[in-house]
Formats: sequence, C-alpha cells, structure tokens
Amino acid sequence: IIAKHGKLAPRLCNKDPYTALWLPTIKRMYPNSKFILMIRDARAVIHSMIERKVPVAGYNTSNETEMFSKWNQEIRKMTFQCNTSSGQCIKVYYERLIQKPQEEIQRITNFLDLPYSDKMLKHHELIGGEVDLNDQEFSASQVKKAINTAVLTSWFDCFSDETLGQLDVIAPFLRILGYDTSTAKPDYSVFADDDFYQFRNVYS
Ligand SMILES: Nc1ncnc2c1ncn2[C@@H]1O[C@H](COP(=O)(O)OS(=O)(=O)O)[C@@H](OP(=O)(O)O)[C@H]1O
Repeated sequence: IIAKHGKLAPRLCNKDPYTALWLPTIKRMYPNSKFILMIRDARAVIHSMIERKVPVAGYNTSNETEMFSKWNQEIRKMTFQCNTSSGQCIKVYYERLIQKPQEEIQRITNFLDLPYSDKMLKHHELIGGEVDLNDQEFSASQVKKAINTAVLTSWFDCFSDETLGQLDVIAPFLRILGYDTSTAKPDYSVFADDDFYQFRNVYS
C-alpha cells in the first residue's frame, strides 16, 4: 500500500485509520515505525462519512445506529493497539489539534524526533511547492485550507434525538474518550484546556 503512495523517501507515511488495526504486523515489518492515532467525536466522523460519501469498509451509511456501533468496535481495538505500543504510538484529538495547532504539532514533532517549524502551521501556503497533495485523496479539497475550526459543529442538528440518546449504549467509547454525550451540542473548548492531558484516563 505504502509503495504506491509516492516516491521513495527516508520516511514513508500512510494515512489510513485501519492501519491502527495492524500495528503488531507493521511493527514487526518496520521496527522503527511510529503511529499517530487520530481520535475525533464519532458524531462528526459518521456525519462526515455520510455527507461526503466517503466509502469506508464495513460502514453501511443507511443505518446510523449500526455505524456508531461499528465505530465503537473499531476505536476500541485501535485504542488497545495504540496503548500496547508503548513509545511507538500517540493519540491526537482532532478537536484539540485544530484549536491548539502549534502545541499539538510540537507534541507530534517531539514524538517523531523531527524539528518543529512554523511552516507546519501554514501548510496551505506551501501546496504545490514543498507540500505535494494527492488529489485522489478524499479530503484533498479540505486539506488545501488553513487549519480551521469551521467543521467542529457541522454534525449539530443532523442526528435524531433517539440516536443521540442511546450513544452511551451503542458507542460507549465516545464517553470513555472524553466526549460529552449528555448534550446534542457539546462544548469542544475543553479540548483546548491547558490541563487537557492531565485528565485523560488509561483508554484515552
Ligand atoms: N485544514 C483543515 N482544518 C480543519 N479541518 C480540516 C482541515 N483539512 C481537513 N479537515 C477535516 O478533516 C476531515 C477529513 O479527514 P480525513 O482526511 O481523515 O478524511 S478522509 O480521508 O477524507 O475520509 C474533514 O472533516 P468533515 O468536513 O467533517 O468531513 C475535514 O473538514
């Protein structure tokens, strides 16, 4: 998969959530590999798959409840794989990344042992030059924009009260990961708090 993503390079990167299900195998093949598990509110993830018609294996977009339940199954396995890859995997919360981009990108570069550059905050200005985008990526049109918080709440008012009301049962990992499931309009500013990492539990 990685071979056909681009030219040979000192560091090979692969952006695909399902990579997280194969960590033991990839770690055996590439002992120096590092992993970033990107976590996002399942309500936004599922809204995104439905709205943008992104085909993701195993998700039936005509059944929301089934999608939440599938997300729960997958994220549970991914979190387990990340937690048992001591030193080789970090979790990055989308809601924090876009609200505190500098802090989070520095956290990522520290983890990767790479130098931080302010240019990383301005990737959109470098597209076509230092940054090469693959237009076949589903998200290429959004990645062209500056880091922004516009889509944080795009899922608001898109799910039925019935679906939202049963999330703790069908997708309990959402709450375990620190998302407020008690309201249809959660306040994401808590993800930008300075003490955010102090209150993450073993799963999150
Ligand atoms: N620059 C910038 N700032 C803020 N947010 C951004 C940015 N670039 C991408 N995005 C959002 O990331 C979502 C796409 O994620 P993925 O690339 O993992 O999805 S996919 O590969 O297209 O399935 C997608 O979320 P949704 O809009 O909810 O679908 C994008 O809006």
